[in-house]
Amino acid sequence: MIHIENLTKSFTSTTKKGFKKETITVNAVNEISFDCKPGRIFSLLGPNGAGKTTTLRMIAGIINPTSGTAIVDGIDISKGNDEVKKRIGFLTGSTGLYERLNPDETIEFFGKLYKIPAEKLNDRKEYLFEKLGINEFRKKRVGQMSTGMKQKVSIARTLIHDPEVLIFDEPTSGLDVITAESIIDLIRESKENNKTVIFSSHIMSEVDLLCDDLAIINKGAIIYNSTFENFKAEMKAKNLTQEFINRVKEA
Ligand SMILES: Nc1ncnc2c1ncn2[C@@H]1O[C@H](COP(=O)(O)OP(=O)(O)OP(=O)(O)O)[C@@H](O)[C@H]1O
Repeated sequence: MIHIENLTKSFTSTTKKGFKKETITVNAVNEISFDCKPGRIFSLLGPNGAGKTTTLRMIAGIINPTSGTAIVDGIDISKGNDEVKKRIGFLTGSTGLYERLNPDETIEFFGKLYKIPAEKLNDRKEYLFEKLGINEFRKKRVGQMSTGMKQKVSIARTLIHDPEVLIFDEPTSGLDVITAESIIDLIRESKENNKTVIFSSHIMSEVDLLCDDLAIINKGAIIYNSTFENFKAEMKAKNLTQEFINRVKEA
C-alpha cells in the first residue's frame, strides 16, 4: 500500500547572470495525493517534465519532499528511510550496475547487500533469470551488454529481495516489444502475488496493457485520478492516446 498526501517538491538552483546571482525555483510536484493498493497496478501517466520521476523518487525515499507525506507499506518515508528501502524495489533509468560484473555476480552482490540467505538468494535468482530470459547471457559482463539486456538485469536487481512495493520508472523505455513483454509479464505476476505496483509512463498502450488505477500528472499536478475502467468509460476521444492528449491540453 502507498498513501501519499499533499506531496510537494520544489527544486531551487542558483545561476550567475553577469555579476548577479539569480535563484530559480521549480515546483516539480505540487500538493499531489493518491493511493496505490496491493494486488493492483497503479499507473502515473504524464508528458515529459510532468513530475513523474520526482514523485517516484520521493516515494522511494531517494529525495526528501519539500512538504506532504508518503506512507509506504505502513512506514512514513520521513521516519524510516532504511525500513522503506527494504520494502520496495525501485527501478529507474539510473539503476546502477557494475560494468565489470556479469548478471550472476551482480545479483549475488546485491542479494548479499540485502542479507538474503544463500539458498533463498539462489532460488530467487534462478526464478528471475528464467522469467526475464537472462540465462543466455548470465556470464557476459554488463559493460558488453545491450540496453535491453542491462534493463533486464536492472529489473532482476530491483526484485531480488521480493519487495512488497514495486516502483518502476518507465520500465520498458528503449526496449523492443519482446523484451518489453517479458517485463510486463513479470509486473502482472507481481500483481497476482498481491504486491503494490506503481509505474510511470508516457505511453498509453503500455498503460492499457497493465493498468488498474490511473493518475494523470501534468505540470506537477494530478489532473485525473480514478480506475482505468472509469477512464475508458468516460472517454470522449476516439482512442486512449487522443483522450490522454485532450485531457492534458484541457487541464
Ligand atoms: N534535480 C533537479 N533540479 C532542478 N529541477 C529538477 C530536478 N529534477 C527535476 N527537475 C525539474 O522538475 C520537473 C519535473 O521533472 P521530472 O523528471 O519529475 O519529470 P518526468 O515527468 O519524469 O519527465 P520525463 O517523462 O521527461 O522523464 C522538470 O521541470 C524538471 O526539469
